[in-house]
Amino acid sequence: MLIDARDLQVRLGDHTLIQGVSVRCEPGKITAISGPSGSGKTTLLHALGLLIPVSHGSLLLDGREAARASERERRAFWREHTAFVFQDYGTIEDRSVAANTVMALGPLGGTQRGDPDRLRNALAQVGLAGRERDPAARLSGGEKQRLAIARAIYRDARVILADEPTASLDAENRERIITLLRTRAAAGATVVIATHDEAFADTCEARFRFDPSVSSRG
Ligand SMILES: Nc1ncnc2c1ncn2[C@@H]1O[C@H](COP(=O)(O)OP(=O)(O)OP(=O)(O)O)[C@@H](O)[C@H]1O
Repeated sequence: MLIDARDLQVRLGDHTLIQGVSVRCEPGKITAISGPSGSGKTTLLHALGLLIPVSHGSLLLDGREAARASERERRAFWREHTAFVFQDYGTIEDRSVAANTVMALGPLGGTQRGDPDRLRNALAQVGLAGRERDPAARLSGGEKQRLAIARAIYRDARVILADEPTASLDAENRERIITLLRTRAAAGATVVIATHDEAFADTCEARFRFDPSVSSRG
């Protein structure tokens, strides 16, 4: 899915969180959003994922205007196309790895009946084969990130939005996550990451950088 944002502005009360942002996120590519702390990376990622309302500008999803999408349209977008790899849309600690993988998490909530073959395949791809029954609480930070990606693979998401997917990971897990995101992009997904990881961002096919001189605007 092509996500084409033009002149986006997000306001919250009297605060302008981001403004004048234009970014094109193409299928088959990883688009990296970078910039200093507080510059608006997470806000932009949330706006692209229809998680927060856009106050000005255009947000075209495969050419269809979504900037003022209804609740129903937003839910359909999440359900049919999108996987979030966000720290706070992470795992449900007391549920199993299997349950966490097949769950429609994030803004949708609720559960979904699992397909055992797809589940095995998704977990194998992220290196969590055989961990189906473990409670998510027993996973390390890196394993939880991989579990979030397993969910995207399970759902064959066309859009993957990842917030700081390599933060606080050791070198080996960082490489694994990057490889997994690349593999999803190579399979045709539109992958967008918000990141402080300049080395990773430098290798992405497309970049949006928030200006270092601009942080929050009153
Ligand atoms: N709910 C909110 N109410 C008011 N201001 C907010 C809210 N959420 C974020 N902001 C402000 O919006 C600006 C952008 O925040 P955002 O989290 O998008 O930045 P970021 O680039 O992701 O930062 P970091 O790298 O530290 O995660 C910040 O100045 C932040 O203080």
